[in-house]
Amino acid sequence: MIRLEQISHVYQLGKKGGERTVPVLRGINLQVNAGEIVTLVGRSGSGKSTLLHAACGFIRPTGGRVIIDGQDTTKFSEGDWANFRRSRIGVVFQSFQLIPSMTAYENAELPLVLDGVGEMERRERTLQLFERFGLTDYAQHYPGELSGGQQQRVGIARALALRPSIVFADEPTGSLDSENERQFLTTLQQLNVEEQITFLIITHDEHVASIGHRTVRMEDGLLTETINGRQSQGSSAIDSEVTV
Ligand SMILES: Nc1ncnc2c1ncn2[C@@H]1O[C@H](COP(=O)(O)OP(=O)(O)OP(=O)(O)O)[C@@H](O)[C@H]1O
Repeated sequence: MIRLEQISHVYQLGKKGGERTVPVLRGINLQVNAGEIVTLVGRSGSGKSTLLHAACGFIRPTGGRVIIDGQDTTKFSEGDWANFRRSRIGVVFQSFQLIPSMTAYENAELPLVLDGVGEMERRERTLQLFERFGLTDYAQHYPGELSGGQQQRVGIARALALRPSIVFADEPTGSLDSENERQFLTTLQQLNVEEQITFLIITHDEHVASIGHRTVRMEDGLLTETINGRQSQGSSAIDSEVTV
């Protein structure tokens, strides 16, 4: 479960980091229950990525607390965050962020290498993910030799390699055509139902937003909520709360 409590964030601009301040988040409260898919929408510049980055520890919010699976991350060092992310969080980006000089297989396997997983197990897990995502024939291709949809699937295979219980995704279908988007959303819903993975997904696309059990909208640094009417496997959407 992800619990964001009174999250605020102010960026400091200027050479010395303080010549101008940009307040972006103004006391956000959001709970995402285990096994839920929550989609986050809002106009460009409203602070969605900033909130996601705070939730997964890429930035330290100016105020508030991020509590994940009962652990208050407020006092985490960067090293603590990195270990914590490795053990339970996967992140998927719009731009895929694959390493161009590594094959699809090497890209997806990388988190396992960094985590010290043995070669046999790395191979088994990576090939299983490639089979699941229809990538088996493309394992030895470099990112530049793959379509956008294939690259996105390598990105999600990499995000899932360490078997996270939570996946954060920032515009995951932004670079996909409608067929690849449809396939990606089906996979995501399967992972949610079969493996109870919790998702928090930023999107501009109404279709993507509609796969969430709930959609929250960011406006002026605060959230409003819509219930989409699908119940999650994990727990009732009614248990979840957004305070505006
Ligand atoms: N590193 C930064 N330093 C200063 N200001 C920033 C920084 N990152 C983002 N901002 C500003 O914070 C505001 C929110 O940005 P953010 O990327 O969170 O919005 P968003 O809702 O994700 O936008 P989009 O939908 O266009 O991706 C914007 O005004 C942006 O210019």
